[in-house]
Amino acid sequence: MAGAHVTKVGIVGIGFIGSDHLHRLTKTIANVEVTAVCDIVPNKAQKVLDEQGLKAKDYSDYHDLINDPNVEVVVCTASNEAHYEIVMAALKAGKFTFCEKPLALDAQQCMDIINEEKKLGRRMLQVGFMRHYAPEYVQMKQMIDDGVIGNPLMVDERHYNQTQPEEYDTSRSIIETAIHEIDLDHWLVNDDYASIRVFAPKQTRHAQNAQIKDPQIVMMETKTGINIVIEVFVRCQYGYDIKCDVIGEEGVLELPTVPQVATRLNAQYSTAILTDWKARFESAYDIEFRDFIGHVSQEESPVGPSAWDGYIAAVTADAALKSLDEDGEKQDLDFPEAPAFYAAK
Ligand SMILES: NC(=O)c1ccc[n+]([C@@H]2O[C@H](COP(=O)([O-])OP(=O)(O)OC[C@H]3O[C@@H](n4cnc5c(N)ncnc54)[C@H](O)[C@@H]3O)[C@@H](O)[C@H]2O)c1
Ligand SMILES: O[C@H]1[C@H](O)[C@@H](O)[C@H](O)[C@@H](O)[C@H]1O
Repeated sequence: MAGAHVTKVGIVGIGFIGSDHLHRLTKTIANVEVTAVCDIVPNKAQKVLDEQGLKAKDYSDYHDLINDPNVEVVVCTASNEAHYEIVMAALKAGKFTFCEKPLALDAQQCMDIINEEKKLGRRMLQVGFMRHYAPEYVQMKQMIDDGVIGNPLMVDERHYNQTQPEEYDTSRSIIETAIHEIDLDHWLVNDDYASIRVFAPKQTRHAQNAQIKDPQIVMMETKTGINIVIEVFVRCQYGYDIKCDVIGEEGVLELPTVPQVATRLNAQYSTAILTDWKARFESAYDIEFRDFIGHVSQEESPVGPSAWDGYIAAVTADAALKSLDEDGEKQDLDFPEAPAFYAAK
């Protein structure tokens, strides 16, 4: 009997998550070979390959990686602003593509990607909105769908990062951070957004300069009137803290945190708070890649978050940034029906 097909993957962008996915794809997910990597910073990818004890072709130009016949699937983990060109090139080459969130910088770029994918006649792309695979969110969604708390009325969320680098500007709190909740919440409560407003309260003294707006409050209302509030605070100092409460007519659902051993010591009772997304969503990333590779290795379209999901999130994020610019002015939202191309799973 012939062995299982080994899927040959090329990864573009070997920074924090590129290194993490490299490790995942070579050590955790079965039947994958990472045949090529690429980073624009010279020697960066090779250093990571050496650290992880791996061998792969190391390209300095992503076009060469995409055109390598030994690469069947392209994983884009480059910086946000490079997603558009890399994904467009991968689709033009007709390759299955996984792109980390956000799909692109704005709705227009996402629409261009959609038009490119449509030329291939079927879905070839998945976006890295991994929270759809996190067992705790999946369970919440199921409980909402089963009517356990009655109709959802409000969603109360926190998206806190311990810190972010100097170059992380105000817009990234929306397009890179809150984009997770923006993508997730309409799926969770089964309702489209009707409006969004974003404003910035008092600035943290940990912001690197006076222009940075941190924290930010994102408020969304859905078509049926569900109110969603997301506190985005990316320099909170104390840890990586994700909260999601869904308040319904009959009760409340609370997203659990990752269990940590509690310590009773020196008249203190304490548990650790995680400090980054790697550990917090580790199982979600694993399940996400098992699903993605499982489909594309069989030459099947991926079924996880699509370019259309990336587009809906980008339309909402564009309006969020406009609101922030206009001191929290409410922006109405209206979305077209998903094309049949994306509706079919
Ligand atoms: N799903 C998640 O939870 C999650 C978590 C972390 C990061 N991300 C996303 O992943 C992406 C990368 O984030 P990161 O934290 O690893 O950032 P990073 O800055 O550590 O890594 C990005 C890497 O891409 C490289 N790069 C940039 N342009 C390139 C190009 N044209 N060709 C090749 N390499 C290029 C950079 O040199 C860098 O090494 C971002 O889009 C981010 O939003 C998603
Ligand atoms: O704010 C960060 C989020 O909490 C993570 O989940 C990643 O998406 C990362 O890219 C963002 O910078």
